[in-house]
Amino acid sequence: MNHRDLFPLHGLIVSCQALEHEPLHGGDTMAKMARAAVQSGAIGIRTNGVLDILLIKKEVNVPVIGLIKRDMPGSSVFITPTLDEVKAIVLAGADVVALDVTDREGRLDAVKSLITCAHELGAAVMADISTLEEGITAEALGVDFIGTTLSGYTPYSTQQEGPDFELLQKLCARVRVPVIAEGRIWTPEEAVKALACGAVNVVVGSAITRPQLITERYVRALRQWM
Ligand SMILES: CC(=O)N[C@H](C=O)[C@@H](O)[C@H](O)[C@H](O)COP(=O)(O)O
Repeated sequence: MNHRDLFPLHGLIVSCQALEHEPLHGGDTMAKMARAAVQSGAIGIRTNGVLDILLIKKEVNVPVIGLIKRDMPGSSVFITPTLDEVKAIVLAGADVVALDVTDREGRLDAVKSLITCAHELGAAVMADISTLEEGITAEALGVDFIGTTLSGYTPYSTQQEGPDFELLQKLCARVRVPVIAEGRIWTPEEAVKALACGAVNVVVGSAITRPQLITERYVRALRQWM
């Protein structure tokens, strides 16, 4: 199967992630989140860490995008930075490896070998980028999907509260690699707008799987009336 056919067109991918400091971290919570998402029609899951990848692969029968978030000494790169993580993600059963393909610290040469490694191990690669230029570079590097994941999370990318539709639109018009919309999508209307911009699929995380952030939005809204 061509990697690009992994996900049915225009479907929802749910990101099920809870970092160590988050209340839902640990146990099989993310696997249950994934089951709930798939039960309701999600066509893929995105998740962080070997354990959650393993448990989610056991729990659901849809492709999984795996990543490992890691702080690097002296570096701001945090999504799957080294070969060890790529290997661990594929070994745990992920179908797609999500990689940081931002242009920070001139590490694109290193990224090239991460992509080659994932492909040799039989996995697809999703490039998490933050600008149009990074998307164009990612395409040249031979990735299978490009995600707008990191827009707003590098100091030089557009900083905004909502999804970066402008980047999405420009990227979809410019590259041939399928573009996945990801980052700060909170409503079904925004998800539909992402498809209208040309995205092949939409990743929604916090709005579905981070109850502390969902609660915070309600509390903030109600406070205005207190
Ligand atoms: C920037 C970063 O670390 N993004 C992470 C990437 O995997 C996740 O924390 C996000 O939840 C995911 O991208 C989905 O986005 P949102 O939760 O906004 O729907």
